Amino acid sequence: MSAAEQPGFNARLWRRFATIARPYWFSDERWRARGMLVLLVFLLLGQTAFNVLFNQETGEFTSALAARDADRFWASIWRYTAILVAAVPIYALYYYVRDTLGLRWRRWLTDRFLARYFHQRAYYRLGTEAGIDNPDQRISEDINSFTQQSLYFSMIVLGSVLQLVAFSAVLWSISQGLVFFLIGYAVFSTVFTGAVFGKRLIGLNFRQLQREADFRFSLVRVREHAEPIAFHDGEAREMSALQRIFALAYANYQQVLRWQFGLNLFQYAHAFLTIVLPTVIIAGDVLSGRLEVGRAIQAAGAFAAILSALTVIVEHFEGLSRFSAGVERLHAFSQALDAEAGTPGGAADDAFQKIHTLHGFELSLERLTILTPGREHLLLQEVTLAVNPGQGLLIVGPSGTGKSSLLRVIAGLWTTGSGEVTRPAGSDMLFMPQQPYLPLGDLRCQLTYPHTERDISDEELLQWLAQVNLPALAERFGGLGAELDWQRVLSVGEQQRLAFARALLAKPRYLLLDEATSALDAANEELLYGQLAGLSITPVSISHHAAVLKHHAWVLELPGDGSWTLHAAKSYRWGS
Ligand SMILES: Nc1ncnc2c1ncn2[C@@H]1O[C@H](COP(=O)(O)OP(=O)(O)OP(=O)(O)O)[C@@H](O)[C@H]1O
Repeated sequence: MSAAEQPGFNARLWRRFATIARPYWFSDERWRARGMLVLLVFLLLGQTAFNVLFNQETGEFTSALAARDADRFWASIWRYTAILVAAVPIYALYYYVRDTLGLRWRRWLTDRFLARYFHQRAYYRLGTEAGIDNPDQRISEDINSFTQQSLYFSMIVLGSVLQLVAFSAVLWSISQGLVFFLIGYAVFSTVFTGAVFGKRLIGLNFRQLQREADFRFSLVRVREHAEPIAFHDGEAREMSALQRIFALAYANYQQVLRWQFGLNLFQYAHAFLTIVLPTVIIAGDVLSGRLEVGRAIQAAGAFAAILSALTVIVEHFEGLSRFSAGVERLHAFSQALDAEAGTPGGAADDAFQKIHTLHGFELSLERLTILTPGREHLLLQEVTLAVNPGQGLLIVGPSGTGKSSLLRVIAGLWTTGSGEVTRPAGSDMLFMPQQPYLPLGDLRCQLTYPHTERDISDEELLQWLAQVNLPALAERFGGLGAELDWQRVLSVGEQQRLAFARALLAKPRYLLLDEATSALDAANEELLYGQLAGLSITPVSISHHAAVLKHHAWVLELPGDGSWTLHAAKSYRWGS
């Protein structure tokens, strides 16, 4: 748990809540949102009014029964029925409006968080730099519970105030002593709950959310890496790792349960005393005949209503503590996203010198020095070179010397270091990693990603597949519209060829290949590389295959100590 995420039930929490909640009510959806909120308040008023009427009639027919007065009893029952017919739709509509508003709010907030998550590649940097665990859970579950619970608790608080006002008059008219007792009792219960259970339960719930998310994430990892795990016979190790992570969630939840047990002891004692206390206090008046039995019932109802209004925090403490934990998580996430947005190279880069990226027609590097994101290691020092169109560059060197890092810098993913990168903008430059990314979707989408909206004929797509030696792929899987888990059903070599077809179709001026043909046999690799020149695509490759040398004009050699050497490919002796 980071310092920014320390939970607590205090003014800071309310400020954080307001920061997240406020923008929706001033957004372009504000009028609809405010309209629904006003409707909700009216429905709540209606509910409270009906609660008072129900309470009145319950007292009335009880008194009629006690007085053995049949006419009075049936008149009261008819009134009760009429109230019921009017009240039921109001109650049902209240929940419908509340949850619809919650859902709309969730959609708005989710869109907003998603936009910020993808802005300036915050999703890429957040994991490593900002110490934000499980952003997926924060976007899916934390936002959902935030919007639903905000409305739920706001309405509960408002309902409590209305209830307080509505029933205070009733109770005051029956017994003033009862009112004074009630206030003292409510104050005691709230202070006691806050002091004893407050901070502890919020902290525990905060940790619980984190641990549940860790557990789910670990399960997703197993699903995603099922095959390598199976090859390693890694089941026992995976299972014990999962059990260990679950044990943390379990142990924390045990503590939550222990504290909830204490809270429940208090809450139930509180609830049962609420039934009997008012009757005990006014029993004297009823027994001496000063008060009708029905009035005593009415007083008990009013007492319970006011007490639940006054002790709203006590009653909903468990839910409130979970809600507070969610607010803290969402706020920390929001802050991290803001920090990323304010510093294009990532929050951690802010105070340091950075690599600058300029857009130009050609790719060139000017006194480029690269450090790892945490600035622990110097990978490359003062590289200056230009990659002219048609004169591909091959980057070679032992493992871990910074070859992929150089591509990350050219792509703008890393900015730690100094110097300048000039590169073509947008789709004139394309990157191909060793493990291709195959998004969810059909085969057409694999070929056109990320510009899947482009209108390209099936014939053309099939032709590109044929160009990369996958002529029967579409037919084999049921056509270009087939949706499969492509990562699973295709061999790595087929995936690399499919990704290559995507690159050929996009026709960038520069194609950056990070061992993108590593899984291919020599003939297929030659077939793919051989097509680049004809399409005027200049490759910048990282490869350990000597055969690709002839498709490049220059070789950049990185020995691993930060130095570099540029050789003409023609005179370069591989492995010397
Ligand atoms: N996010 C990161 N944070 C810190 N260090 C990193 C990070 N990513 C990579 N490195 C380190 O930077 C160095 C260069 O990594 P890079 O991936 O560029 O190597 P490479 O030359 O492409 O290696 P290979 O041929 O094995 O793919 C490595 O020592 C690596 O551990």
